[in-house]
Amino acid sequence: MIYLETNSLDPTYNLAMEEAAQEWDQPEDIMMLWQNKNAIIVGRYQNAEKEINFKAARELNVQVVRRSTGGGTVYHDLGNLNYSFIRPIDYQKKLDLTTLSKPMEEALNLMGIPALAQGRNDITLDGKKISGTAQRIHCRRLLHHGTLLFDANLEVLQSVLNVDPSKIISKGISSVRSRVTNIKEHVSPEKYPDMASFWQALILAFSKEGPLTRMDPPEHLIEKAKMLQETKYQTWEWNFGKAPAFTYSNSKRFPGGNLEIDVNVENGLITACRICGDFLGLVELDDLENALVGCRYESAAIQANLSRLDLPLYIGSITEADFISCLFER
Ligand SMILES: Nc1ncnc2c1ncn2[C@@H]1O[C@H](COP(=O)(O)OC(=O)CCCC[C@@H]2CCSS2)[C@@H](O)[C@H]1O
Repeated sequence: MIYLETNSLDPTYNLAMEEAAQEWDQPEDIMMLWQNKNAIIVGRYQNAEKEINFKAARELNVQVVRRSTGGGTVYHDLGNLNYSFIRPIDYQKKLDLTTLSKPMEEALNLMGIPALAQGRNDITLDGKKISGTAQRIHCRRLLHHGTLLFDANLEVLQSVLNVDPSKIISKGISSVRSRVTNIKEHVSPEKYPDMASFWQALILAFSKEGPLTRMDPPEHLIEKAKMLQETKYQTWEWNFGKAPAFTYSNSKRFPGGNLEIDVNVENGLITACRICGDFLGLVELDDLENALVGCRYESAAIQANLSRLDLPLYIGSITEADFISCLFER
């Protein structure tokens, strides 16, 4: 098995490198271990608006990136280690998805960590989740990847993923919230004092299951990864535009009156919008609604569109900031 490291902490590059490796036409299995600096990784078929507390994510400087596999939303930081296994698939043989987490379970057990592969995509320790996994078949290869919570900031994890979904009606896949724990809390500090020692021990455990050929990603893989990073994982169109359609509804009471907003969002863009309320209106609400249609559902884009309207006090006794807060309040 080939063992690769990405030499990067950038989630957009790492996900691109993983995809490039899956498209790499060579017969051997590939294993990758990699880390992202603070990031939220949403599933291919998910709606980020429903999963993420954007206010907390912004304040904590956590980047949001969509991945190509299905499943739920997870949080990554330097206390979390990601693994990827890529192997050619034999279409004649039945693929048993329930066994995919077994090699990781066994490697952790070899390391003295009594982890348990549970259900279809979790690995647990002491009844709590330490790893979430997902898979994708692409270019006749199976990618099975997962997280390992070694020493992640679980407070940040909770705060960025915690959102009240009641204002959003959406199709798409919802995350399955679990109780999580860090591996470090369950092993003696002498054994794995830090992430580096845990990482090295994991490589060693896998090399006991079969020979690992460690190599740096070849130049053509790096080139492909850079291309995919630029054209896919760094783009708004992929990260937000790929979201399933949703409707957002909110009503809020301000000193200047009540405001009620409903917006439909498709491919990340506002396709319809209804605004009403009992505030003192100095602008045609139709104009306001029309100005929002076609706009990206994100506060900076909406702000830019509103300022183009060029109307002082355009919604009367409710300020622009009130209006925007109502549109994005969770
Ligand atoms: N880093 C991490 N590891 C394990 N579990 C997590 C993590 N972050 C959040 N969670 C918990 O899992 C649920 C979501 O579980 P759910 O089962 O819905 O989704 C997943 O597990 C997806 C795993 C994707 C793995 C990829 C591998 C490389 S790039 S990301 C969330 O609400 C939290 O309770």
